[in-house]
Amino acid sequence: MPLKAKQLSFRYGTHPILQDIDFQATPGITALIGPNAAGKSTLLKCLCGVLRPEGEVELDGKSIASWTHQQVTAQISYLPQAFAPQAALTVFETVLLGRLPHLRWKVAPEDLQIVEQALGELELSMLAERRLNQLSGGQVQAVAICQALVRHPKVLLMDEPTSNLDLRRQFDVIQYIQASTQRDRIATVVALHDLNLAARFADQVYVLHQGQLHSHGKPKDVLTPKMIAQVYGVEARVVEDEGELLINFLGPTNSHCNRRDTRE
Ligand SMILES: Nc1ncnc2c1ncn2[C@@H]1O[C@H](COP(=O)(O)OP(=O)(O)OP(=O)(O)O)[C@@H](O)[C@H]1O
Repeated sequence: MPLKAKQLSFRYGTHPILQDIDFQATPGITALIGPNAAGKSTLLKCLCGVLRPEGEVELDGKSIASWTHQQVTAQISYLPQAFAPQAALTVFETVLLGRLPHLRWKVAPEDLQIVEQALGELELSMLAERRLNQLSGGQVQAVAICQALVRHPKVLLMDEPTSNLDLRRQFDVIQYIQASTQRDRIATVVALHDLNLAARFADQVYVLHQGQLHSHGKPKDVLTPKMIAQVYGVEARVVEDEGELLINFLGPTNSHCNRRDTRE
């Protein structure tokens, strides 16, 4: 049971943001969904110790509250929404920095090989010698994902990793994240706005709404018209086609006050 939060609450100043969240991520992909300002980024920051919440966050049954930054980063890789790259570094150097927790006083051939392989799998090899300020937004995002994965973490937390990517690249990157997650048995938690990506790639889905846990479970049990109406205020049709869930969005629900009463 790698990552678990119990009764997690967090406030910025006196403003409550997260309330009594029970959460657990096992090896596989957990999609964290919810509307803007629901608290997804705040929860990810609490899970990796960037923010100190009330309640418990445990990794393999041990509370991370007293861990040093190095202890946390050796096991948990966190990719924030706004990746702030060092523009002076090349793509290769940036990804190699992801190996930092594993490096000793010199870079081992194994580290170089891991970086080379990851760059190849994400089709970034051609850009290896380019500086980050010479890349597009989507290319920088792919580099950030590559850096997070070469660390070979136990837990990988990603905040909207596909937001800058074109349609094809979203699939490529999520498939790469899925393959790495399965190969290395990582507990990967991905905050997503695209419910169809969540339906297709997640093993489990957690829905946050106004700082509280609305529901969680398998995609087909959670991504229902009722949840989408209640949480997003949008009417949707959900169909299953050859085992795949497809969500069609029909438009806003009629009345704002009806949202909480919407039935399937
Ligand atoms: N540093 C901060 N200080 C005060 N309030 C903050 C801070 N960061 C976020 N908030 C507030 O916390 C709430 C949750 O924000 P958060 O970024 O966690 O939501 P989110 O679900 O990730 O949203 P989005 O989908 O828009 O990225 C919002 O009301 C936001 O305004």
